[in-house]
Amino acid sequence: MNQNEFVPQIPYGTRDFLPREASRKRAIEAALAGMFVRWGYDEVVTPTIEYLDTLTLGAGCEVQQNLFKFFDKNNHLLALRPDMTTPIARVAASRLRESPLPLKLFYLTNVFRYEQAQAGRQCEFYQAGVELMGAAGPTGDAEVIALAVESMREAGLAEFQISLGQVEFINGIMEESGLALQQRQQVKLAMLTRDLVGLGEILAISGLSREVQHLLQRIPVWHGREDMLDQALTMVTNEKSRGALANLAEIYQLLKVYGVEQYVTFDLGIIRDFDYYTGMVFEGYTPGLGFPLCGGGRYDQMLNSFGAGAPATGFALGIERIMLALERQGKTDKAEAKNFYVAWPSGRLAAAITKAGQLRKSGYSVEVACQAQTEREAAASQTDKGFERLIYLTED
Ligand SMILES: N[C@@H](Cc1c[nH]c[nH+]1)C(=O)O
Repeated sequence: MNQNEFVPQIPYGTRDFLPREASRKRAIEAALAGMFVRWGYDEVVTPTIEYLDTLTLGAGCEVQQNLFKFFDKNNHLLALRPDMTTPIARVAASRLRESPLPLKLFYLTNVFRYEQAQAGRQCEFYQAGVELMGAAGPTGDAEVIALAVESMREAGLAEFQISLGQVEFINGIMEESGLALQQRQQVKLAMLTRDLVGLGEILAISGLSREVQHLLQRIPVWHGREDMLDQALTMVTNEKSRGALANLAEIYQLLKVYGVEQYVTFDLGIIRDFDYYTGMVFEGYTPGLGFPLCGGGRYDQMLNSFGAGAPATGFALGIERIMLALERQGKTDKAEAKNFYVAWPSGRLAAAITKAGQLRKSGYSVEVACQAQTEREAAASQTDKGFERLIYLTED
């Protein structure tokens, strides 16, 4: 190819998927889509752009800070979707309003968040996920968590862990403590970023009793197995927090039935970066990657804001993060195999095209050489291009 001084740039936070990566991405997405269908979920595709009002109606005003926003020709404010939960809630509350509940929907698509770009997460990134709408309580939550576990397995990951929390646990403690709204938000932010020092400082000037300060300070370190829930129960007296713990215990019983409980530990300090969550929340981690590969939870108020009250729960998986985790674990074999390279000497193009046609009909991937080659050249091309086998059509 021509060497040229000029290298065109792409915008901050975007990336290209070159053929090998694109093929690995496609293979993972195909495996996940197949699995969602096997679990009874139907695919939906929604527009990349939405009215800003729609996105903030569903997810709250805080979401605005990380949106790519712009105007259309009629001066309507538009934004790129930062996730699929709100667009799907919009669809469920409008075009699918008459459909029988529960609705089980899945998606594989790109979303956009104006945040610091990092390995495995650019500003534009890809998600696979499900939304289960119209199923209240632990049944739907357990299904979604079990599906998250199966998704990680389906993508090829062996070692991973799901951390399960409940936003009402923290809400209960904060309400009981009488913290002002602004302070509550500061506390939540410190917990979200796991900033324990900052959390300590906020609490120190909060005017709360030492006992309550201690309780709040300890929330981020409350993680463990089932017995941790019993311990937590001895620490809180308010109904909301106790209800949250009971809810987690019920979900866990169902996860045992799904046979996935070995992947699940509890983490009462989980705060997700969308604040539409109203119940259980979870995140999936794998060793060596400091950020979650998947996450989700229950959001029972969102459909209400679109005028169609129904409980809902769901999760999404970051495709690039899965790809990165697989790479770090040395598992990059999910790319599609390239089967045959068909090459030809001068005068044999027609025979090569015919041969390739037959092979493709049998399901093989085949490339036909674009020009006549010697057998040696053909062998070199086969290697360079990464084909498993070479077919060289000899002269008649
Ligand atoms: N939309 C959330 C995941 C989710 C789906 N449903 C509920 N939560 C995210 O992008 O993190």
